[in-house]
Amino acid sequence: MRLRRDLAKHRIQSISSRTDGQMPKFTSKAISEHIEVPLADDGQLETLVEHWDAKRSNESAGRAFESASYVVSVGEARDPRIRAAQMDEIVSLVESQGGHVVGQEVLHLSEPNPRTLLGKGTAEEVAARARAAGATMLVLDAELSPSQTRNLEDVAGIPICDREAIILNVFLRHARTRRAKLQVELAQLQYLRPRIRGVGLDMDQQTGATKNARGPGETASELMARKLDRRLEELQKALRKLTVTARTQRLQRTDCHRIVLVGYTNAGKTSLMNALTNAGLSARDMPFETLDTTSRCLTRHGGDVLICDTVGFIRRLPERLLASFESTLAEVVEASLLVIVVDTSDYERQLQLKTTLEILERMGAADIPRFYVFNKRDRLPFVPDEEVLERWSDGHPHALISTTDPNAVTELQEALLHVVRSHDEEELTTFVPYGASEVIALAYGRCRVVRTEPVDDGMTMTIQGPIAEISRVRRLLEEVQ
Ligand SMILES: Nc1nc2c(ncn2[C@@H]2O[C@H](COP(=O)(O)OP(=O)(O)OP(=O)(O)O)[C@@H](O)[C@H]2O)c(=O)[nH]1
Ligand SMILES: [Mg+2]
Repeated sequence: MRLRRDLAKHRIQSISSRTDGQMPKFTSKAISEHIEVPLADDGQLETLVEHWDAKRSNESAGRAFESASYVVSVGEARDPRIRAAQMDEIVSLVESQGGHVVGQEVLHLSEPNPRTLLGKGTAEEVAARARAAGATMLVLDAELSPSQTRNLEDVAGIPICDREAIILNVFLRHARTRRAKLQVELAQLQYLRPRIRGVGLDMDQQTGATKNARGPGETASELMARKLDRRLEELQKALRKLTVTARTQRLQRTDCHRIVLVGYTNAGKTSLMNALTNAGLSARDMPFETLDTTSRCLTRHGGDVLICDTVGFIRRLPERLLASFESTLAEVVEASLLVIVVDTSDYERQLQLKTTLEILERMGAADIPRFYVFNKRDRLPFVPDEEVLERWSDGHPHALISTTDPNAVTELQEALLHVVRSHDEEELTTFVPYGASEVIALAYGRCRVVRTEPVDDGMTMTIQGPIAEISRVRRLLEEVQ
């Protein structure tokens, strides 16, 4: 029973752990409140649950989630380089949430065990290796159901953390804006909700009537479920409000073209945003550095083109994160042009691109015009030729750049402006008689005249502009001719 209770406690800590040795400071806001959710027989539940409603500042978010982690990549990939890249990815995720990796291994499963994923024998062996390496936590790069986690912990005797919990922890650490914090907390509570029973069988002891809010006969886990549900409702309400505000702000700028940077996490989206607009945003070599969107004008002195940086994607992105980030990702669906940023130097470039395209498809953004930016050219041992780039970008416009190369960035900026404008612009080459002053005024006033050539009684003009304005030019010309 002691072990079960320790495991249960650790499982919650594995979602959001702190090891500062002090009693946790509970807040009304973050999931970190659930860090040390006590077991019923600790007799502290009411006291601690009361803190959930207290309005306190969120001090624990962003703290180190230190734990000595033994990382197990449960892979199907045969290629050792892909296996290595996938291992690097999960290790980097664990480190990004403050974990300290003390050992790692790749495990091949001939058949996943429905109860424990790994099977009893394998689980015991892996746990023994983890303990020998000094681990206090076993991280599995796999999705585990709540019951699989519970069963596996019982068999292995060591706290288990799955891929989703790790990604959620990274998101929690990096959430800075109010919207990002709400979205992450929503996803975390949804992850935690079906795992409440796992907090400990002890929790399901009926407690009888006590001095506080708990109803007669309500078990500790029922009470916690009720508290979580209330908090979930609060979060959803707050997010709905923010979504409406964000939508209103976007609607106020409907006359702008929107370029949205998307791509795998760590591809260089924010670095590109900074290089194009001097935005001064934080770009670091770690997954999910950016969690909220930031927009800037791509043209100087205001102008008609906005560019927007977004949260990165990842292989097997938890569905609930995608769902809870709906409000942030609304920018993507409403883009006039998606700039897909790819870390060309990454061995998993193709898989990362495939993941990005699949997520865009899931979001309903597959038909938006796109531009591929093959980034980190400086890291490539060879420069791919145009034919290769054409193939990689499936015939869409593209550029191979380094965000650190100012000339390449300037050229890219011009190309992006041209492409985004050309999607709802048209070019017309036509004869304009000298007397058609209205047409000439419209061409110079509302469009761009790119070429003129004098001919008898008038000139041949090449005009570029919004489709609606070019149609007006055509109509006026028909009237004067
Ligand atoms: N060598 C090299 N490094 C680059 C280049 N562009 C970006 N980086 C580095 O790549 C890392 C990730 O860059 P970010 O701009 O934060 O990537 P991101 O796509 O915004 O990542 P997330 O916000 O986590 O999704 C940082 O360490 C950058 O300095 C480049 O052209 N060359
Ligand atoms: Mg970023």
